[in-house]
Amino acid sequence: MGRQMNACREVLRLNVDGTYLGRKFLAYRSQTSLLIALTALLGAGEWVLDYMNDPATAGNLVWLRLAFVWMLIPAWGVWLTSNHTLAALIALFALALAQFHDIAILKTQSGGLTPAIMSSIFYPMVAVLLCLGFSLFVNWMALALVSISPFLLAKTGWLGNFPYQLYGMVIWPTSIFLALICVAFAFGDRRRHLLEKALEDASNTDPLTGVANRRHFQLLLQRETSRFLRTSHPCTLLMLDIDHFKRINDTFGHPTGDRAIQALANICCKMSRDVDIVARLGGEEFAILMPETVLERSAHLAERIRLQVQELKMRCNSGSEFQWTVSIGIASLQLPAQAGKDAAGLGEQLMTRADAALYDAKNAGRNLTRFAT
Ligand SMILES: Nc1nc2c(ncn2[C@@H]2O[C@H](COP(=O)(O)OP(=O)(O)OP(=O)(O)O)[C@@H](O)[C@H]2O)c(=O)[nH]1
Repeated sequence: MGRQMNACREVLRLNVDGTYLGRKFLAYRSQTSLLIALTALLGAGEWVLDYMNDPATAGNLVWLRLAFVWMLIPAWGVWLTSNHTLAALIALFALALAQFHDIAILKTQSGGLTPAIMSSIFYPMVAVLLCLGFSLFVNWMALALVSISPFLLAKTGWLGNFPYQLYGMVIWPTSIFLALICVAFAFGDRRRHLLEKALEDASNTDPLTGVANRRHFQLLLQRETSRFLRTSHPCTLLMLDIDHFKRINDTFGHPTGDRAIQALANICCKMSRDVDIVARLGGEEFAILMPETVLERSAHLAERIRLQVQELKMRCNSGSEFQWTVSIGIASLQLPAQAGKDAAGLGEQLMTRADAALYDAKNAGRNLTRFAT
């Protein structure tokens, strides 16, 4: 019961989360757009039904039916936009006008009951299909629109002798059924979202330490260098490497080496800020990317990490303690010196400079911090 409640809460939370809805919309954008286009063709094609129902009036309805083709414009709009809120508004607007149009046809047609019932089934269906890429709330709004609007229009007397009871008998159960289908879709989408997220986390994370892996780090680095090119805000990179790590492995065994790698990852995460990006670049080498941080501030962090490692006694499998140290290289983004580079080139250059500073620290005796020139 508790798990179901959590799932319900998660579905509601996701359905107001802009990032999730944006991704969901992009995943379904082509289907949503094609379904709106299909509605245009079905709306125009309904003329055949008009003819079968009432051949005498059908001739007058050709142009009304053909007017459904205007819905190709919102279909095209949804296809073009990447903004899910705008797309939801376009789809709702298209639906409202299509519904209004269909009701105008009902009014014109003499034997209005059959098309009325057909329309009451057709539009809620369309609403659900249209809103595949939208939130649960948009789906419900679309359903409410197609369910309530004929009754509201009938109240004005514009629809003449409207068959309230029969129309209601069809539309209310259909709408409730479709509202529940929307909920089933929302749960299905949440499941897909959780699986995708688990997959994404696994491909971005280093399994031994839980910090970002090299591939993910390079993407984040490029994002930061792009930001730097736009804003010129400072950004600093620390590269850390455990000294004589091969010796630790060879003397105390690989499991102890793994624990040292994990300990360094923990220290880096604990000491850095939430916005800093900690990553394991491979083996015993780590990076900390510090957005909005000048060289002096990152030098403080580097020193605190270096001292913390030096003071932390590691224990090998046999129980004896040993000391270990890290060397650190620091480089920061500098606009005049690096002007003309693109984001990827700037990131690569920053890593090369930090790496060179790290090897300066190694060559100068290890357990040191060095700055890039
Ligand atoms: N335990 C463990 N060892 C690893 C892992 N990945 C790489 N290594 C080992 O890390 C060692 C890296 O050694 P080197 O690159 O020679 O560097 P070092 O001994 O630290 O020497 P300096 O960097 O010059 O101080 C190699 O022996 C690798 O086998 C890992 O995930 N776990």
